[in-house]
Amino acid sequence: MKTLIKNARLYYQGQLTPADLLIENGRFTQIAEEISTVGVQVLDAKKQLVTPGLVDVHVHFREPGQVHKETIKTGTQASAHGGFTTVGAMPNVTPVPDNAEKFQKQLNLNQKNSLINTLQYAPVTKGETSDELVDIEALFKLGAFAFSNDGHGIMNAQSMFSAMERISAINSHLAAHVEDKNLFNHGVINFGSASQRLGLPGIKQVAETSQLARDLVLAKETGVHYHVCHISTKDGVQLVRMAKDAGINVTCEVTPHHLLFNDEDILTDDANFKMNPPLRSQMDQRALLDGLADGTIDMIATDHAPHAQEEKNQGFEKSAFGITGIETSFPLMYTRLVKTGLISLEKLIDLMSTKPAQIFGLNNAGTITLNQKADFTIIDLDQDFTIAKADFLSKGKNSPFIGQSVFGKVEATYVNGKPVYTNECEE
Ligand SMILES: NC(=O)N[C@@H](CC(=O)O)C(=O)O
Ligand SMILES: [Zn+2]
Ligand SMILES: [Zn+2]
Repeated sequence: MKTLIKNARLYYQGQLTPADLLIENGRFTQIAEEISTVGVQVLDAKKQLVTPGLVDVHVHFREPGQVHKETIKTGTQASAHGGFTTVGAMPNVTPVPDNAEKFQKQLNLNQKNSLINTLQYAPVTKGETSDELVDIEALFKLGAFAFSNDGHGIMNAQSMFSAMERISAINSHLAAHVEDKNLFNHGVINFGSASQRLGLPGIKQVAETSQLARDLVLAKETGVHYHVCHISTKDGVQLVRMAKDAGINVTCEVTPHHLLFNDEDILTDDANFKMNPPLRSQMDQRALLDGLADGTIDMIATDHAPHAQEEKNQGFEKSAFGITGIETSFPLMYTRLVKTGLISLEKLIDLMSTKPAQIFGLNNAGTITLNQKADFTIIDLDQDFTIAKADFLSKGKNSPFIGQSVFGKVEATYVNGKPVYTNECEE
């Protein structure tokens, strides 16, 4: 089957350029300013943006174990709706896929139920909470995309050090949730004026930065590719900047919510603003934006963390940590960062597709390339809309962005040359 995409505003080789694209058997077989062929299905892109499918290296689907929050099916439908064609799924599901048998089962589940490319993280330690390492080499051989104890982290320095040595030896990646449980203090919100104002227990910044400092030293020693999940503090960004300058193999991601909110935006006891790490101060938010602009921060990742309504409507002290994000990330980033002139559209696509693919070694993602898999997204940048619960395909409706007006509507998402989302049936 052949599909011809006419009149694209294509992101190609780092630039935006008018182009037509021919797709045959799921791959791009021709990319040129003008292609005319007969007997093909034609799709008019109407000069809208055609970008390599977006890549999010940090999502939580809840299957198996907590399918009332999200399933692989609803999670990947939501991803396609958000313009994503490749995601990295964290292993904090139940059971944690921490041995070969469970990991293989998880891969089979993903394979069976995913609408898009779901890559699977393996945990670093058994159950994600123990100090005992998983069989890193075996899980890597089965197809682990990278290793992470996200949701918990790794408190024991010896476990972290050994994990880094072994992950480095197989040239894989370690993505770290950095939050020292011993400094966490039962906090539910950033420690500072907002925690005082709302009378809530605060999470100090040193919970993140002290563990990050430890890890950077260990990463230097082992040479591992060490990736920082959802960085949230000014000092954290500065530590990563210094580590990069020192030649340490470190990368990091930031979430849309940490870029767009700070703890002064939390006006009431609304747990749709509750997540790990917490929204920090205005000073931290500014440092994250600076880090994004100067390249210290390598990519945007959503940390899509769906929860059921009743798990999020209990106020800060009792509700679960985490918010959804996969369906709102591109429009929010486009509206608040590109339309305001903070970064270019090219840079945004780089941060949301090319860089994450490159850094995690995904050869089939992140660019539109001749003879490569046709994973791409068509986005109407001029179309504005209001973020609404009813439009989410995710089971999770726990977003602090509901009601915000944004530009950049995903028109269609394609994987292997086939549509996995189109907005045709909407409205
Ligand atoms: N971010 C969160 O607040 N929650 C995540 C776990 C995590 O990313 O640490 C979740 O799984 O719900
Ligand atoms: Zn985390
Ligand atoms: Zn997470």
